[in-house]
Amino acid sequence: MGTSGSKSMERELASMWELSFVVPPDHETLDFKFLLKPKDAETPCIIEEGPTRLLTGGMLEGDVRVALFKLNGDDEVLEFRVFNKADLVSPLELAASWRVYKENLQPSRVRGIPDISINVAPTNATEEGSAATLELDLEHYVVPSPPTAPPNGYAANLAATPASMIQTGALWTNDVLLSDGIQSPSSVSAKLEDCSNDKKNIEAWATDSSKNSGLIESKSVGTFTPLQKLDGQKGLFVDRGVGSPMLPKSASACFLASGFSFGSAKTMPEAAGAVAAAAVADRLHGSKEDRKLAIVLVGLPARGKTFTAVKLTRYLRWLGHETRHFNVGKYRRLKHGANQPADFFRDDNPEGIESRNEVAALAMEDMIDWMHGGGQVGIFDATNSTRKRRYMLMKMAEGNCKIIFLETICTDPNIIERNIRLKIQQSPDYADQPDYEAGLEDFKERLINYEKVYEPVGEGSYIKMIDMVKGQDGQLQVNNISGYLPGRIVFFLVNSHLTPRPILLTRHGESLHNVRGRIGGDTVLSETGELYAKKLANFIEKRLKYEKTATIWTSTLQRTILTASPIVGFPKIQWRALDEINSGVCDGMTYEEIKKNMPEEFESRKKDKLRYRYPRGESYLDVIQRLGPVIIELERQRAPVVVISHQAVLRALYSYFADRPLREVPEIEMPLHTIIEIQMGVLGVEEKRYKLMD
Ligand SMILES: Nc1ncnc2c1ncn2[C@@H]1O[C@H](COP(=O)(O)OP(=O)(O)O)[C@@H](O)[C@H]1O
Ligand SMILES: O=P(O)(O)OC[C@H]1O[C@@](CO)(OP(=O)(O)O)[C@@H](O)[C@@H]1O
Repeated sequence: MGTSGSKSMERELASMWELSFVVPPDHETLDFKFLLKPKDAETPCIIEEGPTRLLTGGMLEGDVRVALFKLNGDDEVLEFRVFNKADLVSPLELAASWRVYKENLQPSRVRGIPDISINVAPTNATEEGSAATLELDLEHYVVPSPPTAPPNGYAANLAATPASMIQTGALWTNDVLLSDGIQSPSSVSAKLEDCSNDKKNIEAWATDSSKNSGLIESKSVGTFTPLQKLDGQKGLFVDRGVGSPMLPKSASACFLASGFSFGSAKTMPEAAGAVAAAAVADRLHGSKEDRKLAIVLVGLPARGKTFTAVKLTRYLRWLGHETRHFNVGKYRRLKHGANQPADFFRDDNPEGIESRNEVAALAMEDMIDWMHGGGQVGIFDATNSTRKRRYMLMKMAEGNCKIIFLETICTDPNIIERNIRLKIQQSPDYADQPDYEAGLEDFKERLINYEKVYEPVGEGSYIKMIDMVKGQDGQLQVNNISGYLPGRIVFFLVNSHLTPRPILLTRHGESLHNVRGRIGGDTVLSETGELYAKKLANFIEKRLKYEKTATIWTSTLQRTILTASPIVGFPKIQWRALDEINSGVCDGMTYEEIKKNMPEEFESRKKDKLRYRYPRGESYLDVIQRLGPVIIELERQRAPVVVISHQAVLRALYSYFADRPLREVPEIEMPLHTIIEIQMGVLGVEEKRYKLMD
């Protein structure tokens, strides 16, 4: 971002000055120099000698050199030592620090520029100010996001927790478990230290502005089948039999592609449509192996394996497949510690080879055990970079599951360099390494060790993603792939990319049925709803002001179309798939009327809102199935999209981005007059909420 602005440093102690600010982890490079501001405003500032400093990923590029100032016509030189470090801040600390910042903002002027005015490049500035002031303007609508594990947590550590290690009570010091920090915006602060003897020492370093940086214990997040959760609540299930194949007597042996196990033949209808139909076909015709699928990642470090593993896990879970991510790096860290030097990864290091194969086998055993316990798709995340390793995994999979190798290949040195830098910042392998450059050096050496023995995939069933980051110019190679689920996985990967862009989700403005507590229908907006439509248009005009293009998606119901009508400047698309859940014969009723007139239906929905299907209507699972193409299209889009839809539909869409378990979907809070901004970027998914009115 071309910035022109200044931030004044505050005197922390007699000998120290601090400059502290928050940046998103993937912020664009900031260029700056230190200035000395003399006491009397008339004397011009003194700019430090040397090249402009560059801040990337919260870290100063190159050697962090001292700051030199020439005073009194070069007769005197003032030296300041400079330290800089980026640390994580949790979203909650961030919100708190934002409030403090706003309360304490003291606009002052350095070189005639108001402080804290980091302007975007002048070409973007508008008469009423810069994007930065625009940002401030929208910020006062910001409300805290729900405290779920931030979707962009350090990916590998959201993976399954090693079952075997927990059973043996292996050492799980909190710092190891918790050291897998949650990736969130970094707080950067720098201070200046005066190195000359006769001057006060002014040290420059960073504060860890958030000792408890919102670390959330990493835990395996499996989606248990609702039945497993409902065991204790065997309820009145109104079995309509629609979309759920008649089951053999021993229902427990049957796992539908939707990943749900049946406790008994008389059960609720499962996911309708393609998923159920395919599941029946697979069950009737496929081998047991085919019902269980292992996606085995292959690739050199920093090629996006974990990133892809997390994204694919999220998508398959959302489709209702019992899916879990197994990250071998996490197993290695827990078994051998998080500070293995590059030598550990040398191919001529027998102990290293032994240890790495041991944890890989351990993870594979856990995954197979998990499959025997009901899991359906295991995402096995490691480099798996030699045929020998992949052969070991194939032998272990025999009779248990089918393996599809998923290789990520990247030939763009700039992207690889960026990935490596992100890695050093994020990975627990370098969490205790204070010297960024040393970490960078070590990781590059590790990379060389892997490159020496890397054997690209050529065996079995495989998918190769080659330079797929931008969603264009890359290619996807497929070999020996068949079946419903592998086909959907290929389709998902082909439509995914990493180009950062926001997705804004919001319900329609309050409708007349909302006022009366009636569900469904196709009513117009209330006056309050119309006011929201105007506010939404104003918000979008500001929020998307600097976007080249964007699209507005609504359902075909008038409450969303009317909400979108004040928005100008962007094409609008009506999706039938975005229509609210079909409440069938209950359409237009209030919940009280349903409870009074159709108590069985009311009770049945209360017992299992996810799979309950209204008579001649839909279940949440049905809604999720019909939103599949919407998710694919949202993944494919590279420009911002504003989705104006309904409570149940938005719960389903939001649960995909927030990786919420299916069972939680029907209860996700989805208030009126609130915008949820999902930022899909290189670090995964981040969320921000704006409440435009009560
Ligand atoms: N297909 C891809 N090609 C190149 N880089 C990618 C790809 N997918 C994701 N990335 C980027 O690589 C970075 C590091 O990826 P990561 O998943 O940690 O690598 P790995 O697991 O292969 O070591 C991610 O932050 C992401 O921005
Ligand atoms: O699944 P529940 O919690 O009933 O929520 C879905 C209901 O929400 C409503 C409002 O009550 O959606 P909408 O956003 O369209 O107003 C109903 O139309 C819909 O039936």
